Amino acid sequence: MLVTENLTIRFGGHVAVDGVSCSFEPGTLTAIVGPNGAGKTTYFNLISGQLKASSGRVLLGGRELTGLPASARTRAGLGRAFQLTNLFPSLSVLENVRLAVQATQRGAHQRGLNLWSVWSDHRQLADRAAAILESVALLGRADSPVASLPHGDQRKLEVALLMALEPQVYMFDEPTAGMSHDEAPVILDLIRRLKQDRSKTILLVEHKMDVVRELADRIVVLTNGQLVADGEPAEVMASSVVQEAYLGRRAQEAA
Ligand SMILES: Nc1ncnc2c1ncn2[C@@H]1O[C@H](COP(=O)(O)OP(=O)(O)OP(=O)(O)O)[C@@H](O)[C@H]1O
Repeated sequence: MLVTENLTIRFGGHVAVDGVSCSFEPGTLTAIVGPNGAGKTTYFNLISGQLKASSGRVLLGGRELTGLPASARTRAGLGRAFQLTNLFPSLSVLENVRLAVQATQRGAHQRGLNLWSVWSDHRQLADRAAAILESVALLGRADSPVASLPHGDQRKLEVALLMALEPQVYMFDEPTAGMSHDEAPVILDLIRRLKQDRSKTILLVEHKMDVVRELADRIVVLTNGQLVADGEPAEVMASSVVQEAYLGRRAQEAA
């Protein structure tokens, strides 16, 4: 279980995330929605450790993560899509995913320099990386340098790297932003499949209400940094606070 307790951050006088207490359970995809500037991405940054909270706590499986840097939170099981700046741009797509798979394997180096085990480890890692690339429809780009990928393929690669780390919690921030109509379904299908693994916790910041309606088991609404609604999608979408704060405007856009 991922828990935030009274999570708060101030930028000068502005409280961007204001005392948000929320629990996220395995087997549930929670969509975090709200108007522009509501604090959704900042809330994500506080959970994943990209920003340091002014006050409040973040816990995963009872373990306090609040003071830890982002890298330690990743090791603890929090998976957030990589920024492509974290990659090796001149290495191929396959090599980048292979390195991410390798990062999750422990102890291989302790088995000593046995050429057979080095070769077979390398082979297994490459096979696993190729399987992940296939699931995000990127296998055809396996040998391309990352720097040469078009935007949609970069987004798919971000998801592939996330999957390679096999996190406990998947955090997606507008995963299909900037993707074409042809590309977005690949990512949405992948999230749908991740959902079938009931041991995983999935958080999704998403503006597209059709995507939210289809994928979310639960919706949390932020407005002005505060949690203003939380519950089952039908119930939350029907609530007056959401209609006024958010959906009124968006419903017209979606119509
Ligand atoms: N590093 C920062 N310094 C100062 N203000 C910030 C910083 N990061 C975010 N903010 C402010 O915090 C508020 C919340 O921003 P945030 O990006 O989290 O909103 P959001 O809900 O993700 O918006 P959007 O849907 O447009 O992405 C905004 O008013 C933003 O200007």
